[in-house]
Amino acid sequence: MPPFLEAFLFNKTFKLLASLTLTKAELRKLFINKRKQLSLAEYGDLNQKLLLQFTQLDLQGVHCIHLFLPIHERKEPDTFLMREWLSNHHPQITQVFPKANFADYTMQNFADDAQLELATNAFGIPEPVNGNKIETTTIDLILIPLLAFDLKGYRVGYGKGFYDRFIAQCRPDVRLVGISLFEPIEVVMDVNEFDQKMQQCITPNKIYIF
Ligand SMILES: Nc1nc2c(c(=O)[nH]1)N(C=O)[C@@H](CNc1ccc(C(=O)N[C@@H](CCC(=O)O)C(=O)O)cc1)CN2
Ligand SMILES: Nc1ncnc2c1ncn2[C@@H]1O[C@H](COP(=O)(O)OP(=O)(O)OP(=O)(O)O)[C@@H](O)[C@H]1O
Repeated sequence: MPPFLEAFLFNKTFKLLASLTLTKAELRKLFINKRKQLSLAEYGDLNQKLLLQFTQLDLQGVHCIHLFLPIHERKEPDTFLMREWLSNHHPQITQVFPKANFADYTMQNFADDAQLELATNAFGIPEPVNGNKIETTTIDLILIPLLAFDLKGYRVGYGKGFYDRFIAQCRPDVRLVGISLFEPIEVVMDVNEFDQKMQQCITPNKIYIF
């Protein structure tokens, strides 16, 4: 099939499916595919737009921000751009990066300071291997990786519950801000008792407030 026809059909099918009520598992597949379909130029363009939206986020009262570092092969939002922007424009804000433990699906968190050493793990995630650990209760805002999200502020991740568990350990007033290359779907069907709604979600077009 010619590539333009394949892309056309993919887009048509995607729009149709995304307008239905799907489960997290179905949404995961759909959005992983949608990322794969992005050309490197489109991915780069979306990342620039995400950065621009991120710069509009109200950071008043935020002293400590938690952000994941991107798996480039999976075309995750390039949070290295936000790290750079934050360190230039808000050097007083402490940035914190997670290190995932796949044995129990928990995360430890490390400050972005002179002692921080990063290395790419087996899943392609740039992660701290050395540095200063940060207590979860010092974190004011968490930037959350998403595969998909809905208009109410519910999210779909890779499905291991890393963020659900992590958020449960944070202060109850911690701000949850998603970051997504794509726009929201109507509704995530199978929301469970561990799912916490985000307050905001950044996309290349706008910041959603829930
Ligand atoms: N950049 C980034 N860092 C992050 C996350 C993320 O989504 N993005 N996480 C957000 O939670 C945690 C890591 N979560 C992950 C969950 C699954 C897989 C993964 O590759 N899963 C395989 C299946 C592996 C298995 O079953 O053992 C797969 O999807 O093919 C990777 C990371 C913590 N750090
Ligand atoms: N606080 C918790 N304690 C124990 N298990 C949890 C907790 N939070 C979530 N889980 C489990 O983790 C899994 C998360 O699956 P879910 O489909 O909600 O993933 P997700 O929203 O894509 O999550 P994430 O992005 O956090 O990986 C579920 O099996 C859930 O029961």
